[in-house]
Amino acid sequence: MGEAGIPTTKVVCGIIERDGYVLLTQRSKNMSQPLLWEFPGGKLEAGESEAECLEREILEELNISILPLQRLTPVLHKYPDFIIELIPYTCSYQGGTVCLMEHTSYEWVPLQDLKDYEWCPADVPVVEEYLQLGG
Ligand SMILES: Nc1nc2c([nH]c(=O)n2[C@@H]2O[C@H](COP(=O)(O)OP(=O)(O)OP(=O)(O)O)[C@@H](O)[C@H]2O)c(=O)[nH]1
Repeated sequence: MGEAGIPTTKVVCGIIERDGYVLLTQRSKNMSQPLLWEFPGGKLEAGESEAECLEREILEELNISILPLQRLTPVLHKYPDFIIELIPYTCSYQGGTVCLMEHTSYEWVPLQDLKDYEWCPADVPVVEEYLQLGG
C-alpha cells in the first residue's frame, strides 16, 4: 500500500535494443496517458516473474519475442489516482515483426534521440539512467 491506502501497481517495461536502436511505443488516444511515449510492457500478474510478465506483455501487445537482460532501477511515481512502480529491463530483440495491438504507433529510435519524446512522467528517470549507462 502507498500513501492514503492507494495501492502500488507494479508495471514491468522493456527497453528493447536492436542494432543500436530502441523500440518506443506511443499510447493511443483511448488509453490512459493518451499519446505519450513509453517503453512497452504492462502490469505484473499474480504468480509470474518480472521476466515472464515482460515476455508475455510484449508478445501480446507487439507480437515480437524479446529476452530480458538487465534490471534497471525501479521508479516509484505518483499519478493523481494511483502509484506506479515502474520496473525497467533492458532486453534484446529476438524475432517477429511488430504488429500493434493497442498502441497508436511505434518507432525504433537511436539513443541520441530518446530525450526528444514526450514520455509518460514515470519514464523520465528511466530514460536518464539508461542514457547514463551508455545505452
Ligand atoms: N507499459 C508501460 N506502462 C507505463 C509506462 N510508464 C507508465 O507510467 N506506465 C503506466 O503504467 C500502466 C500500465 O498499464 P498497462 O499498459 O498494463 O495497462 P493499461 O494502459 O491497459 O492500463 P490502464 O487501463 O489501467 O491504464 C498505465 O497506467 C501506464 O500509463 C511504461 O513505460 N510502460
